[in-house]
Amino acid sequence: MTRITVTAERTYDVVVGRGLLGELAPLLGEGVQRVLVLAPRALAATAEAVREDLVAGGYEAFVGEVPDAEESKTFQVAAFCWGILGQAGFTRSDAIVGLGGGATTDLAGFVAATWLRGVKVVQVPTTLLAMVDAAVGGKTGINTAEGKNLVGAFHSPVGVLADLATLETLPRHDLVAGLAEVVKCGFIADPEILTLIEANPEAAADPSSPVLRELVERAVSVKARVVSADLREADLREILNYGHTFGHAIEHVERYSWRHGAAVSVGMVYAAELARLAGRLSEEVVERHRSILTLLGLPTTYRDDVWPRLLEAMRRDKKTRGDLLRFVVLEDVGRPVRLEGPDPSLLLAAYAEVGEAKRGSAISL
Ligand SMILES: NC(=O)c1ccc[n+]([C@@H]2O[C@H](COP(=O)([O-])OP(=O)(O)OC[C@H]3O[C@@H](n4cnc5c(N)ncnc54)[C@H](O)[C@@H]3O)[C@@H](O)[C@H]2O)c1
Ligand SMILES: O=C(O)C(=O)C[C@@H](O)[C@H](O)[C@H](O)COP(=O)(O)O
Ligand SMILES: [Zn+2]
Repeated sequence: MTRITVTAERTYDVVVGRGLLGELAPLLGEGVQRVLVLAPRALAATAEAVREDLVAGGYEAFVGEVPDAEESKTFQVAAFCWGILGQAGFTRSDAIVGLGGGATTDLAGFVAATWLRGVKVVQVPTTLLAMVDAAVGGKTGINTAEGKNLVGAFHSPVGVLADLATLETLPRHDLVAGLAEVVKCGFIADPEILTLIEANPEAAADPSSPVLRELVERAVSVKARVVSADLREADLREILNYGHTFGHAIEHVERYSWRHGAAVSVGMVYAAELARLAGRLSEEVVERHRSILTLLGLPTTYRDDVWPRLLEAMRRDKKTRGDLLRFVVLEDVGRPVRLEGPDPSLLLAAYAEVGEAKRGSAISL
């Protein structure tokens, strides 16, 4: 097993390996009596096995079944979880486990951040996307009718257990969606990620391959470095949002019928085109975005008829300051910078560059 350390408001390890679920108890640390495992129905059997392990270890353990995917990131579901915690008498020395994909770990982190103003959370990601991104770094949150992740808190986990064996049951489309965040780490900070994928795209999407394991470790290392330097996103952490201004707008407009990773994939091509149109990035690097994402089966185009709605959603991005839209763009691979207040004509021109009219229909994930 590999341990990657994050130093934020606390220091914790992201443990990467196989067959790790039995390692959960040591991550909880001292003083925990009650544990609530939050998981979607798809992971009910795993959640029950984790609960039984915890009971055998002397904990009072409960499972809270939460809705699948983005349906769980709501105020109502958070309130349902607070209800379980209240009825079972969870105190400040008790803990929550988030077992599932990024939606579940975002919710579990948010519930942990808000219950009694903050209790321990251990994240047990079971999708590629959650392993390399959502479960690490302490961004927690839920959506509102107006947009994605608009309510949340920074609340670091006390540990993250990334058991690669759990990926064996993950549908291929979800695995591929997770690769979008891996590619993001390649473009913003670790070009070796891009080289590894380009050399062997099949292995990159194979949960049992050493290539995927190396990609997970490299992407987690990028995130750990960035979050350790800037937990609260005062500056550097914004680079982890590469592709998300446009990506989150797609998710909102499509009412979360698009996977997050698929939306981020198109969002990165949008950001690359925007940088090129602003004279900051070469055509060659833009085309490298298209080729590597297409190689993995990720979408790079989007419908042409929703610009006003996308623009409205992008205005609610957390990087916006007042009326100033701000984007993370690249000057080259591994050289992220900010593009502040780009001319509206550039924003629209970049939209045309990812449009289906010019580039053909989106791969649907
Ligand atoms: N907090 C952060 O820093 C951060 C970073 C990236 C993404 N996110 C958030 O993460 C979410 C996306 O996460 P995701 O892509 O993991 O999606 P997800 O949580 O919706 O999971 C995808 C699907 O896989 C199922 N699933 C999970 N593990 C499984 C397994 N091992 N076997 C079979 N099915 C399994 C889930 O039930 C769901 O249907 C979004 O809400 C996004 O905003 C947060
Ligand atoms: O960890 C971060 O910081 C990120 O931006 C990682 C993103 O991949 C992730 O989707 C995050 O939830 C987006 O955050 P938001 O602040 O734009 O809601
Ligand atoms: Zn993301």
